[in-house]
Amino acid sequence: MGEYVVTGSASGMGHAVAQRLRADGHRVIGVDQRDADVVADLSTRLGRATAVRQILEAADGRLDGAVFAAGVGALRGKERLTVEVNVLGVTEVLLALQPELAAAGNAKVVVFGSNSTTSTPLVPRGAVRRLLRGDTAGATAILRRRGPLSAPAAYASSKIAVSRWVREHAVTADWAGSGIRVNIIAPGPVLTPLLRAQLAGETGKQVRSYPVPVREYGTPEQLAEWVLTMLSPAADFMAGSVITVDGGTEALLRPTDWPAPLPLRRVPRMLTAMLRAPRTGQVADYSDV
Ligand SMILES: NC(=O)c1ccc[n+]([C@@H]2O[C@H](COP(=O)([O-])OP(=O)(O)OC[C@H]3O[C@@H](n4cnc5c(N)ncnc54)[C@H](O)[C@@H]3O)[C@@H](O)[C@H]2O)c1
Repeated sequence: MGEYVVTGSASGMGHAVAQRLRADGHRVIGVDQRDADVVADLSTRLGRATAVRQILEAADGRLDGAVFAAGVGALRGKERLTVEVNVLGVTEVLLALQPELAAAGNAKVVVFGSNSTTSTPLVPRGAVRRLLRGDTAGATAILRRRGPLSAPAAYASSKIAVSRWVREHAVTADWAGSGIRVNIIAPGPVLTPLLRAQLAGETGKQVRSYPVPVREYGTPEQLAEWVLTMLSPAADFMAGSVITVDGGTEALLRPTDWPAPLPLRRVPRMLTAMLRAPRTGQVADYSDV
């Protein structure tokens, strides 16, 4: 049986994932700010360092997987908290666990993104760029200029940044090349305490008007089922993928699946990747076929 880290294990989708893993006989190191094996505040550098130290003590040198479900929604006036938890609460902790994940040989990692990455208009690119550099203070200053839209912009920026970070890292030698598969799940509205709080709060009306073509919200258990698949050998051939499970919102808002022409500025990057692939070992090995 395997050993898994699950952040956000005290509530919602993280809780559902931890329960499913435990029911299947796996050992789970739950991480949360309350009711968890590792109690730590992922919104501060000290809290993240504490979480890493305690996870490593509990893991004993090897981890079969990790699920990053801890997160906060769009909270007015709490833009800095949102980006710290949703971005650094993933990237700093995941980087620190890389050796233990590599030691397993075929570890799987699932990061919770969101379909807000494709459905939120007017996300400031400067904020996302700063988040990718770990500059949460700089990003927050830009986000606050959005006035009443600061909170949704902070949430979407955090999820865009973390998804982009995952996609960039997932395909490198340290991750894909070390047998670790890192992928993203992007839920739409799922009935968890996070969504219930938003429905009950001042954003309630706005959240209720969000279009969901299947006309119902998701459940934590449905999402946990997808995460379990992304932790299974079915994910051996996945790296940096985004799995959207959102009741159809993304398809409704962005029905553009025509093959987009490769933007000219990406061509040099593509050619460089192809030329470097043999040297970096990024080619499929068919020697035993
Ligand atoms: N529910 C939705 O509609 C929805 C939609 C898209 C994406 N998401 C994402 O899915 C993930 C799970 O969300 P959920 O709806 O299950 O939320 P939830 O509020 O039910 O659970 C989130 C958990 O994260 C923990 N957490 C928050 N801040 C923390 C901190 N500073 N340190 C440690 N733990 C902290 C909370 O204590 C909580 O247990 C989040 O990343 C969220 O952004 C949720």
